[in-house]
Amino acid sequence: MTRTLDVSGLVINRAGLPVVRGVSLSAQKGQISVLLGANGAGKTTLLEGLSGIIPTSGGDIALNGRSVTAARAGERARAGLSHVEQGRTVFRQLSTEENLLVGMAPGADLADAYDLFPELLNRRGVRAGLLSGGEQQMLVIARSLLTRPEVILIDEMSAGLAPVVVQRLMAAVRRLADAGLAILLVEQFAALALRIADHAYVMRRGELVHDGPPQPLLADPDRLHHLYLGDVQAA
Ligand SMILES: Nc1ncnc2c1ncn2[C@@H]1O[C@H](COP(=O)(O)OP(=O)(O)OP(=O)(O)O)[C@@H](O)[C@H]1O
Repeated sequence: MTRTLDVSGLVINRAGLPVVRGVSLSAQKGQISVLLGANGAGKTTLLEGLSGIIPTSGGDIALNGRSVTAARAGERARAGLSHVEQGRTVFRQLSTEENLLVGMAPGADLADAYDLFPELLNRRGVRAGLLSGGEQQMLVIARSLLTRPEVILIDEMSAGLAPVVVQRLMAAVRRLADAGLAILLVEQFAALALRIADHAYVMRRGELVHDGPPQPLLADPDRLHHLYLGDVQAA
């Protein structure tokens, strides 16, 4: 079976230093792959390299079996790759609905956004800058959906949000996967993310140190902790 997103041996340098060092991973239709790791492990850099925001120095990125490594960000987006960046980047002066309409793909249906997040319906006329953090996060995920992607890369959607809101977002992301999207989710709330995930990766210092099912990590927090930090004495 062709994986929707297939990454092999990816290398990304930042300020001349290798920050992503030979990472191979995939995201499959109907599945959530969670990418965990300590601060500075290289997760955000990896997502930025995948969507084409920053250049990569080695390896290959394929979408539905076709290499997009040489393609620019816009071309990757048109090929079905959407990136929900860290920081909830809404157009603050535009209304919620105007934010959804910006960049909507031909054939996309606004109703799908409100179906995923009915919370946004009552807020459709409100300036996005006035929405709560949770509502803004819903808005950027819904906006991504309206580009009609096949893969969504989601970076730290839970940062700074109340647990009840995080659970709401997690449920929505699960729903997107169940509807057939491939999701690669970078997350600090490891336990919550592992509970909705189909596959788990852990990254440490630019390399993957776990590639497998989420259950063993959920069942053994010490192991997860060790994967994050490595052998501290040997470091
Ligand atoms: N623009 C940049 N220029 C130089 N180095 C950078 C830049 N952005 C990130 N780095 C470095 O790359 C490494 C990986 O950072 P990155 O933000 O990808 O990690 P992360 O796993 O996403 O961490 P966090 O959870 O803190 O966001 C860090 O050492 C960081 O200092």
